[in-house]
Amino acid sequence: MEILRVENLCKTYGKGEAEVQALKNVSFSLEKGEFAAVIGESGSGKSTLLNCIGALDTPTSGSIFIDGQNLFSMKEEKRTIYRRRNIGFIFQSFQLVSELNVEQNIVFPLLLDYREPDQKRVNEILDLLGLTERRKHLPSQLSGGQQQRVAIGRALITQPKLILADEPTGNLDSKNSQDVMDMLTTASRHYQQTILIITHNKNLTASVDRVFQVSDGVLTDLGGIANETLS
Ligand SMILES: Nc1ncnc2c1ncn2[C@@H]1O[C@H](COP(=O)(O)OP(=O)(O)OP(=O)(O)O)[C@@H](O)[C@H]1O
Repeated sequence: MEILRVENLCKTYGKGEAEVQALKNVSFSLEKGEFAAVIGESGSGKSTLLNCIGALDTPTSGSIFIDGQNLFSMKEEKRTIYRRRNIGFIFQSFQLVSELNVEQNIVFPLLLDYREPDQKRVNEILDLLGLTERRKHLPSQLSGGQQQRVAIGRALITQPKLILADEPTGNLDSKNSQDVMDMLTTASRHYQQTILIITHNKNLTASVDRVFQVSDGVLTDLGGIANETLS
């Protein structure tokens, strides 16, 4: 079952001499449960791609379908609600609410949407992410890796169609980076969760099902290759 389809996506910033073609005719799709990574050099267009898919930026042309819904044919208000309910975000800088404990941070997106947390699911997510013992801790009382696990839980709680993560391990050492990748793999398998991440670290792509490379705005599907074959 197809969860994400990107068709002929183009994004151009600026005009005239300042014009930058950040994305050039990008097309690909992801099936339900796929865990995929986008790699590429700085300035190649990775964040622009993720921001367009997450409707945080507007494409110049092309289409993005999430579970068959064309994101940019919706009115802005509908798109905002659709995004909140169907797309989970994980950021490099965790972005947890410092005054809320682990469990409160995880259920926070549901409260924003006036939805009642399902305690069984909350407990299952805490368990899956190894956070049960830390459920009453504040973010400041956690390691970076643990904080990113909370952010993964917060992305999972709404059962989104798609989770987007921009450099989720960018602030972590190698052990915690692998730990976060393992948690994402577990989440992807356990919940058949579709996940798309950006990473600079090619070693981490060994954990994912598919790798895409962006080079000067052009996307290439490298398939499910092992990381040692990446240049
Ligand atoms: N708001 C903007 N206005 C103008 N140009 C932009 C804007 N955002 C990005 N760009 C340009 O678009 C191109 C792609 O940028 P993007 O941030 O997507 O790259 P990236 O691969 O995510 O880089 P990094 O790994 O350094 O985060 C770059 O040339 C960048 O300078």
